Amino acid sequence: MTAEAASVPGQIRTAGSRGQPDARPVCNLSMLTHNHLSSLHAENAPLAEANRIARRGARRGQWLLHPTDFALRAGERAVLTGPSGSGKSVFLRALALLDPLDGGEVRWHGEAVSRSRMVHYRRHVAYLRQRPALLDGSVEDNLRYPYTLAVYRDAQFDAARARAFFAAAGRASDFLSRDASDLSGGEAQIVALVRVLQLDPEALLLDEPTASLDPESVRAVEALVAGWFDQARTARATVWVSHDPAQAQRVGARHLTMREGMLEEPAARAAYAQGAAP
Ligand SMILES: Nc1ncnc2c1ncn2[C@@H]1O[C@H](COP(=O)(O)OP(=O)(O)OP(=O)(O)O)[C@@H](O)[C@H]1O
Repeated sequence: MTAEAASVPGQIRTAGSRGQPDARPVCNLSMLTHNHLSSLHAENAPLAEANRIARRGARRGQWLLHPTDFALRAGERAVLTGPSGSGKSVFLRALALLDPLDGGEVRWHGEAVSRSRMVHYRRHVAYLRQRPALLDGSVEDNLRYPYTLAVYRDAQFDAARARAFFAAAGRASDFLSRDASDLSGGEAQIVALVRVLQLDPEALLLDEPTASLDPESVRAVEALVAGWFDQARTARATVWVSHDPAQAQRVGARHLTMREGMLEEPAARAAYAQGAAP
């Protein structure tokens, strides 16, 4: 994690944490020129940042996600836990700008993501859903599909690289030609993950990617994500939703919890309580 001590506690502020001090870095703006500001902004800006993002149920208007601040910095591996139905998926999908927000905004490297840049943003901050949706056809067809979309027109499918991903996940060299409809749940999840990884996102938002997988597939998925992260640790980040405490320890260095649509970071609160944060 590259976050400065000053920025960590202030990274989350939800309706549930009102009244806590906001420890966002403070500087005397009058001392800085515009150019200074621009370069500081670019260097220090989180990879992805949510400012008061909120979601409400369409019919009853109840809070699904209370107004939430969150910053994900390059190099971070965050893990999100919380009871079923507490809003973990709602939060990740909101952060990925997959569902319309009922408030707030998302910034990418310090810039607000406009409607016209949303598809571009989703390319770099990718959400992997719990239940993979594969297309009819072969594994290779599924991997080729994203390259048919306009947003990936500058990229090309690389079969050798795809084989290397599958080899790292313990799959045989003919795996690309397997029919997607014949795959097990674990294999389908591996395909869905490789389909995302080959596109070189900066951040992966992983929504229980190993739920109901056998231990071997769990290890394969974890190894694939770890390998992708290690290739560019200072430029990549993950948020991983898990119900498994042992997995949470393995895949995340920063621990977040969700409770009734309110995101909290217990370690940051403890740091406040102990006076460790500035
Ligand atoms: N589009 C929507 N409209 C209305 N309610 C929704 C919508 N999406 C999710 N919800 C509700 O929001 C709550 C949180 O759902 P969410 O899927 O985020 O939970 P979760 O914490 O990810 O649960 P799990 O651990 O079981 O996956 C649930 O009560 C769900 O029914």
